[in-house]
Amino acid sequence: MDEHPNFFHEAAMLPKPEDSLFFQNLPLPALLADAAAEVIAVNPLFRQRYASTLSSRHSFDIHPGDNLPWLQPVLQTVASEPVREDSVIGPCGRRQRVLLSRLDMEGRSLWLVLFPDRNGAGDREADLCPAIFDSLPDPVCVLDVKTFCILGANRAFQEKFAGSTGSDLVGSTCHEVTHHSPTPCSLSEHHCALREVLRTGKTVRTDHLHTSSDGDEQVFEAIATPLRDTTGAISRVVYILRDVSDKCRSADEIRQLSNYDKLTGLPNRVLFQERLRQDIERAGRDSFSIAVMFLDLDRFKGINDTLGHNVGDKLLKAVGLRLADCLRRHDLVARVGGDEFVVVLPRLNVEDEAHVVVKRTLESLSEAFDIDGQEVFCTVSIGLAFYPNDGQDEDALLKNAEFAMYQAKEHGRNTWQRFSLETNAGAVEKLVLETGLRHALERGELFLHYQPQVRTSDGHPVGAEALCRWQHPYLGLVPPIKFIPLAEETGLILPIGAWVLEEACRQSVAWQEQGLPPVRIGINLSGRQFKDRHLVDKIAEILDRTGVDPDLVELELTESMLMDDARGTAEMLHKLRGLGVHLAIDDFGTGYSSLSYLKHFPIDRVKIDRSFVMDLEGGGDDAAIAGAIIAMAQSLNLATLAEGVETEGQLEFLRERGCEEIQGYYFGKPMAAEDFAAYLHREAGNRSVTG
Ligand SMILES: Nc1nc2c(ncn2[C@@H]2O[C@H](COP(=O)(O)O[C@H]3[C@@H](O)[C@H](n4cnc5c(=O)[nH]c(N)nc54)O[C@@H]3COP(=O)(O)O)[C@@H](O)[C@H]2O)c(=O)[nH]1
Repeated sequence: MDEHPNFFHEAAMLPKPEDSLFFQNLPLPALLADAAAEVIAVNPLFRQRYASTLSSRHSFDIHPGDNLPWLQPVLQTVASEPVREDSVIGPCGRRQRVLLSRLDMEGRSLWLVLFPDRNGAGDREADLCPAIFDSLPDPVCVLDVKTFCILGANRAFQEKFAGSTGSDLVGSTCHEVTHHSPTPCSLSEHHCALREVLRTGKTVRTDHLHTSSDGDEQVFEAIATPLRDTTGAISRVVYILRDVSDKCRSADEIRQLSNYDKLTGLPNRVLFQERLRQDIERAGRDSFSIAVMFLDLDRFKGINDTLGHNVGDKLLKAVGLRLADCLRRHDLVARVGGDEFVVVLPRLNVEDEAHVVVKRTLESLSEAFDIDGQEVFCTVSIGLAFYPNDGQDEDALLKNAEFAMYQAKEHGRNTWQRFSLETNAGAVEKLVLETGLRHALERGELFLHYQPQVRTSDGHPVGAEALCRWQHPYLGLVPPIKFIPLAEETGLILPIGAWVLEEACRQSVAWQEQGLPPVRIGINLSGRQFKDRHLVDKIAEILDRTGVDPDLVELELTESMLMDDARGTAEMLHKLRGLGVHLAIDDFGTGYSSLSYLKHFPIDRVKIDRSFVMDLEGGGDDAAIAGAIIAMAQSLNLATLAEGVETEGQLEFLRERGCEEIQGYYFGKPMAAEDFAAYLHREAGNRSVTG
């Protein structure tokens, strides 16, 4: 308490202390109160300190006349002593040290209460500050804004920037310490948080590179906060750093993964499209043309199959490197698919410049590759399309360059073609479809539509046929009549068919979870799927995985699939039936149309082919055939469904003959799953209204 005896001594001498210069100029926050803890006066320092730091938290504001409940008990305990030190839960809501002096004057007792300052008077909480400062895991320092000198630094700051030298950084400039630079950095060099604080007067947050004591450049998140002097001017800046190098590294990695091909390290399709878009913008302004080369390695699958995937991967990397060697600085090479690369040649004055690159590329790639000591030969087919003549945007250019590549393949491979519409369209289209179909599943381009199957007697929906659709990125919606036979021919029907089965079963469960009435789901099986000896196991797994009720699943097979090997077929059908699913014969009437064989197979339903339904109203042969199929099916205890019903007349005919169910545009075209759900919902509502 020796620190302030003179204040009390002088105060005791004063006739009216609150008005005195002494009280107003006290270097500590102070207030005068009477014995009842009513405030007589507060000095400017008290106002400044507590009003500014606390107003936001407690709306704390002490005025003459206020009563201070927190002061009362202390005043009572020190009533007997003229000067005393105590602690109170004070104005800021925290326990803090106070010095009290009773001033007896002209018959009244006043109390002078001093709140010792953090620096001068050794406030006990303030004593904790250096310890707290030092315990912070992030480097923190306080900087002088005029000299850029470090006025104080915590342990983490010392360790990061002084390291094993152990030298005290206080007194050094921040540019010497954190940039190893003799001069302060300028805003044009990089974003200096300190200068930004001075410019804006506000707290600044930025990412910044600093050099640590061992010379490593590290990325920090820097927060610089201004400290103001009593005049309100910024005198110091608290500079807090957080090392975010690891975070930045992972952000870099994410960028790398999303924009670059993992195997070759080349830009991927995403980055290629982005770059081409930018090049197109620039070319439009500067009247340059751009060439897009689409490259597909010839017979790469053969290399993979014979020499192994390891060699295949190394070859792809080597091709990427060789391609890069053939290009100029501004050109771009990207890997956009398994063995597909694209090259962008921007800033062309004439198309011939691209022809030179194409020829150089063909020559370079036709030389042997040395893969682990063995010579591997690999040629390439190149398609070439130009902006702006062959396409105005990146999608059109890529599509047309790819199309030209197929033209090159048609011309015998190891060659190139410039995009042209005059071509052997059929062969090229088949190549385009086949290649696209290989990626359709993994790229999520396939989806299902559902066509209602309804009860003939009352139009009530009892089922849905799942029909596969393919949204090709360039060709648009490809009809199943085009891609299902191709899938069958290439064997791709196995993964595609398995996906259709799983997706349809999953959708059936989803509809029921939405509270919709259960309906049967018809799923087409192709000939190749039917011959797959793992088919029964695969379907069992799908039923199990999706949790669909097998009683709601109907597999649709065609007559031709059943005729090959009667015994094997019967065995397979019984196994499938054993899973609890139903079986229907699709397109009935177009094949052998032998109902007798159906006796030997566990078939549930016959679907009468659309071709017979079309002409029902004409009363010709088709009507007779359809009528005969229905009659024979009934005699064999098989249910019937007629496909392709489009008119009321067709419906009437079939209803009269006793055909139980129909499917056709008359009741609904194939539709998206959500639309089918809405249809089911509507129909269920109608039924509850009509009873
Ligand atoms: N193995 C698989 N085959 C499949 C799959 N998905 C479809 N397909 C087969 O492709 C063929 C063509 O199918 P799609 O173009 O979907 O045509 C279906 C209906 O839209 C059409 N239809 C139905 N009602 C009418 C009508 O009133 N008028 C009219 N003009 N067309 C109509 O018929 C097709 C359904 O035929 P079906 O399967 O024989 O019941 C077709 O053979 C599909 O089977 C698949 O996932 N796997």
